[in-house]
Amino acid sequence: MLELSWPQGVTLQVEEERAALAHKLALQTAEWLRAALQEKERALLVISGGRTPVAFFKSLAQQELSWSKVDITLADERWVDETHDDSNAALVKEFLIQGPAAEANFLPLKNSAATPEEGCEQLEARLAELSWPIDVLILGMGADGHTASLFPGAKELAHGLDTTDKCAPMHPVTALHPRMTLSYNALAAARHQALHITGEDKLTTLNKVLAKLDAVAEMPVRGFIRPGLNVFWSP
Ligand SMILES: O=C(O)[C@H](O)[C@@H](O)[C@H](O)[C@H](O)COP(=O)(O)O
Repeated sequence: MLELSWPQGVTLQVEEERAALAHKLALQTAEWLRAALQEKERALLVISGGRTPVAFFKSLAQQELSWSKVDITLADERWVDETHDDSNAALVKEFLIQGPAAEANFLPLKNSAATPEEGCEQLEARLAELSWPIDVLILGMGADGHTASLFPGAKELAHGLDTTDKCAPMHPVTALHPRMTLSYNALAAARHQALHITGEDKLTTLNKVLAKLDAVAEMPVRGFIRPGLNVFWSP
């Protein structure tokens, strides 16, 4: 049941079926990208990894738009090779950079450096070539209130929330693998922002998030619960 105390200016879209929700989010994302391309030569789409977005990626890949003018990157990445099952880049290539969307330019966050700390400078230079601010940002959320790889309890969280750099290394204590995340400031400046979540457990998390919106370091997703956010949820 939806029993949320809903902040003003945050919209909630609910679908009974996860596939229908993913499709709705894909249609909305395509519309936002088309609108961005009316104003800019290139549009910037930032997506999340994890398990939730697969159906969304499949549906978005089929949308007709000028994909050759779209740059895509990730909100965060696990610092593993693309051959690893946990690689978000591999997931994006398998499910999103397909069909019409194969024309898009995808910039992975992971590079050949051994650690995210060592890879940061090179990545920052690659990211600087993109057309900021982000036009469309699709976030996920974990049970601990992390979003992107802004993890509660990570020693680098304060830096990730504060830096004006585009990327930040992160060593979560509650999840596997060192990570690279886009910084809060880079993400939060996105023109259109959506939070894509499914399942009753994530609704329970969202209730905790909404109950104490000022405690961002405890649950970093709180930093995104602001007017203009579009929450997409299905059971
Ligand atoms: O790489 C990642 O882990 C993410 O981008 C992360 O922020 C994700 O969105 C949440 O952890 C939800 O993950 P699920 O969709 O797997 O629940």
